[in-house]
Amino acid sequence: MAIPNVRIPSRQLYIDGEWREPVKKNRIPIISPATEEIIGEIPAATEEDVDIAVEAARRALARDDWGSTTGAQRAKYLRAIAAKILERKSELAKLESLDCGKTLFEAAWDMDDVAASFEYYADLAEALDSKRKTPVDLHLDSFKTYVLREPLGVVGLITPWNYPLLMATWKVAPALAAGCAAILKPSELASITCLELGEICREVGLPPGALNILTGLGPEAGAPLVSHPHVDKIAFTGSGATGVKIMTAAAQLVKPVTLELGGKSPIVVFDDIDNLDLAVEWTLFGCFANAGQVCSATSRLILQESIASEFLERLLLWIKNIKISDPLEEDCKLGPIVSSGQYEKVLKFISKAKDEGATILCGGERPQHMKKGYYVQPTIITDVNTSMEIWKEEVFGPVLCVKTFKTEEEAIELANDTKYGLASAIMSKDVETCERFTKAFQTGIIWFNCSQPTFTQLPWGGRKRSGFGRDLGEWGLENYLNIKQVTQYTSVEPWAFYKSPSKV
Ligand SMILES: NC(=O)C1=CN([C@@H]2O[C@H](COP(=O)(O)OP(=O)(O)OC[C@H]3O[C@@H](n4cnc5c(N)ncnc54)[C@H](O)[C@@H]3O)[C@@H](O)[C@H]2O)C=CC1
Ligand SMILES: C[N+](C)(C)CCCC(=O)O
Ligand code: NA
Repeated sequence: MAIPNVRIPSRQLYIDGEWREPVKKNRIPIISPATEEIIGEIPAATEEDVDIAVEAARRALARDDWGSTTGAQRAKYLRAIAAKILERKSELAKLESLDCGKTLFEAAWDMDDVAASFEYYADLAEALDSKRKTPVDLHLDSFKTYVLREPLGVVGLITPWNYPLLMATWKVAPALAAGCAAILKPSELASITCLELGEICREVGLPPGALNILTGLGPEAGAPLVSHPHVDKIAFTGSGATGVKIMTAAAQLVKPVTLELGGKSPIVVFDDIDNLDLAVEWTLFGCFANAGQVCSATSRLILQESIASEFLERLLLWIKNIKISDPLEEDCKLGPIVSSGQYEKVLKFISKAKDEGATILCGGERPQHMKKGYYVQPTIITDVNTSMEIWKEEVFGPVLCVKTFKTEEEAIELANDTKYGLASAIMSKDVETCERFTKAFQTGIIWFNCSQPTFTQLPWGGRKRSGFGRDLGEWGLENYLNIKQVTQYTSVEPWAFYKSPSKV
């Protein structure tokens, strides 16, 4: 892909179909994770802007041009958005890479996934028209019933920085497909492409207020959305700590939430695998793709003892081929961490692991050839025990920790030895072993002989402290629908529960 020369657009908040300066006129600098320089700025919304956006969303629902649309009409908007994303793919990919530090290659993948998600939910929006009203046959003469699926209302979508436009799309696309009016609050650490989504919505003529985009800080722009009485639901992807705050604030209004909160996912490797390199590559990809900043990263390698030393040797050989460079460089496979704060956090996890007695098998530091930017070498940590922080806590960086096992029971116990429950992976040639693990793993996502491949049609989400609810697939659409039952009494006679005065 040729790297286009892009300028970072200077945008305002996207409210009611137009660009609006934040009431308090605040802005937040954009800091390049690759160079540590300020490369632009984004508007910072506050409570006042949230109020204006919620009103705009409510008006959109009340207006025929959005509130009375059929799924087929909404599908047209979604397809137009998908087409614009593809048209601007190389530019958007570069903006994403500049903003969050992911490799240009991965950013381009994300843009394909973004367009595919909009197209997928366009199909589901169309299909919704025939499911909008579903009769339920009670086999009774005096009652006729049906169930309606309606848009839930005004929804707040709060999203993270690791897949900025993709994570926003996983919520925006189904919310619009369902006919909701949405307010998107992207992460302050990476908002550029989400603001461009605003420009795309304007260009395709999405009715004003159907999607509003408020960039800004979590406590200033996210929290007022959660506690706003006219926001009917919050869908969130991000950290556990923020998830707890959101659920607590939403509870005061009995507001539904879905939470996708990351994890500490295991990858179990058995000694019966035919091709060691295949397992090695998925292990690397599962933990070092997107510099390990993936909620489903398989960051705990659980390795059968009989192949442990051979496997680790292969890992070390493969790791040498991971090109660490500016994420825009060709063949870059590991870019910087998103921000200085996250960078410091990752390095602290590594030094704490050392202090607790673990061995840094490789990496553990800033790569010598990168003088600027928040780069961390791909890091493998061994001699880990289950009470160490590195075993228990999500690092969100390119850090893999390793433990070995002898028996299957031991492997299952280690895999589930976590408060999280998002994903797990198993590598074995034995289908029955994999089926036993599929049953035993306490997670919402299971990868068999791979790690991370994600398809729009399948439910995405976890259990335990990884949260609840599912993005993607038909489950993603259900998040934004209100289910209403209608029961009609069809007899012409009174019900006869009371004694009728007209009868003697
Ligand atoms: N599950 C996942 O995909 C992600 C997990 N994380 C985890 O979170 C850690 C910290 O990253 P952060 O950027 O601080 O995550 P965060 O959870 O604070 O940020 C996610 C979103 O929540 C918003 N937010 C923050 N405080 C809020 C509040 N009180 N009310 C409403 N919205 C609020 C943020 O502005 C952002 O849009 C990472 O090291 C990683 O472990 C981070 C990003 C994604
Ligand atoms: C599966 N993948 C890597 C495309 C996206 C993971 C989403 C996340 O980190 O929340
Ligand atoms: Na950024």
